[in-house]
Amino acid sequence: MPGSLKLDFEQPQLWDTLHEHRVALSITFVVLFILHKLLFVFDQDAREPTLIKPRIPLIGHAINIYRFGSRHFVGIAKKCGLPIYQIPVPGGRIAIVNTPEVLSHVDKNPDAIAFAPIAALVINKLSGLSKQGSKTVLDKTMGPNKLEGYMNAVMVDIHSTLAPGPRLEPITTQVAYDLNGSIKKLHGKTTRMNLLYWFRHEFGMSSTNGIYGPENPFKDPKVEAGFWAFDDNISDLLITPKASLTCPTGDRGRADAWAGFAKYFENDGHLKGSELVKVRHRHAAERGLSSLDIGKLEVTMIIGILTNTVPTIFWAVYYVYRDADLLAALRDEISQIATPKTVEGGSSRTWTIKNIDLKTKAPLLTATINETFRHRTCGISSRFVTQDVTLKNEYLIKKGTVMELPNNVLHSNPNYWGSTVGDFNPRRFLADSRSAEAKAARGAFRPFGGGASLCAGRHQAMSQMLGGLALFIMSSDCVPAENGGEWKFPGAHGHTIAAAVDLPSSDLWLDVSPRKGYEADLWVLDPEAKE
Ligand code: HEM
Repeated sequence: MPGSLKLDFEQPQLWDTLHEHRVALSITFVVLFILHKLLFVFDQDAREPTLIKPRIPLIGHAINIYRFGSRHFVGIAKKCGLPIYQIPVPGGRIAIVNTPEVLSHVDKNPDAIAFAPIAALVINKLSGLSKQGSKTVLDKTMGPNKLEGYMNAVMVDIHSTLAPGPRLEPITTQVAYDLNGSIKKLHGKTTRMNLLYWFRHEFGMSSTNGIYGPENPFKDPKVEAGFWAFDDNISDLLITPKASLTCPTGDRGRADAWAGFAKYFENDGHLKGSELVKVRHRHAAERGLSSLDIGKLEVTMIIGILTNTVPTIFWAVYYVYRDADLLAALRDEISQIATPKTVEGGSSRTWTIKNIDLKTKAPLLTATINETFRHRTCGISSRFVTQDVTLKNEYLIKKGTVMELPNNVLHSNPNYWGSTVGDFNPRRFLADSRSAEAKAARGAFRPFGGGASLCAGRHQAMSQMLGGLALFIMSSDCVPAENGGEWKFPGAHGHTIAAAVDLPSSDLWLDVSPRKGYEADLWVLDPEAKE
């Protein structure tokens, strides 16, 4: 029969096919098993925080972190309401902490839950260092000898040079004098400006003049523009395998900034700069780093110096000017500490505001900056878990876990801020510290992070923001040049995973004119008065 013949003929083929199928099937099983292990099943100790799996296995969270920055963690925290949870990402897992109670335990464990190892990875990736530079930055970031490593050693000195006192004062003084110059540029005319862009330049120049001194590389517009191109592209630069191909603007920008800073160190410009730049140079030079590597590290440090103060002052101006009552109350408060002096000829006055009074006698101004932080903090503090640790005797966190502390979760939780959590109301920060309101909010306000890694630059940042905001609102009226003069929310996004404060989605286009009734007057800061 043709049929059986066919069968006879096909039997070995079928066997071969089955055999091949068996091999293919076995391989498929093994691959599926591995994929299943990798994508859907995670070894999870019962004592570990809940693991929240992504909708798109394995890479889902990573995609959303790239898209939404730390807001991704906030969204999950709001949905799940857990004090701490974990998410799987390629290569490991991230634990996210959401309550002051758990955070206080994180803060108490700076060795087991450390900042330096993760900061070193980010700095290394962004700075494009030589082999020796990379080795230096990544060396001894944790463990018993960690203070010998560059990261921890330099951080100790960064904190001490930026603490209130004679080493910080030359920086804050220079910043204040530069801000006087910035405000003077607006005198006697209406200036149409992009608010963020304007503060980028004015704050950028004042901070870098204060820190780098008379040879400040930012005085070269190519270096300044290069830095901001770098800052705008941090997220892409962090993940790209080849920056020149996938992120040419950021890559070229940082190269321009690196060149300026390399020349600065080559020419010993830092010797005329602040104590901060001198100690940073010393730690790197002692370990044999070249001027180019030291310059590269400095450009990355400027992210910390500028990337948060500039958007904070932007948002503070926005929140103040859109609320006429708040603007009037702040002007009233500051006028109490401003001393007028009639300029020769009697046609105008110079009003002097002492920086020290802004700090101690202008509570509503400080509260306005704080409320701006509360609304616009996007930032996180990151940590790396260097050994197994149990938080609150309850949550086991395994060695190798990355930990994120998204401050916005706390800042937007009605449990701590009450039903008015969504309102912009600086006066909430003026409540009596013994009140129920103040007690509830205690520990839930962390714009500068917390624990051993609390922001080292907070004193400089606050001094600059108080001074800049006070001068701006005392000297200037401003209205949006678009939207019929209405203050429309410009949209906000946590621009990079490294940023602590949201960037606006679009800049505000404003007409800034001399303040009505004070058209001829000048407002200046006096940073040197001691009382
Ligand atoms: C609005 C302004 C600023 C904000 C909101 C801000 C916020 C932060 C946050 C959230 C951290 C992480 C803290 C943690 O991990 O717990 C941090 C760390 C740090 N910031 Fe700032 N920062 C600001 C300005 C500055 C300035 C002006 C400088 C330098 C002059 C600076 C230098 C640093 C340094 C060196 C660290 C690392 C501290 C350490 O690890 O010990 N920051 N900042």
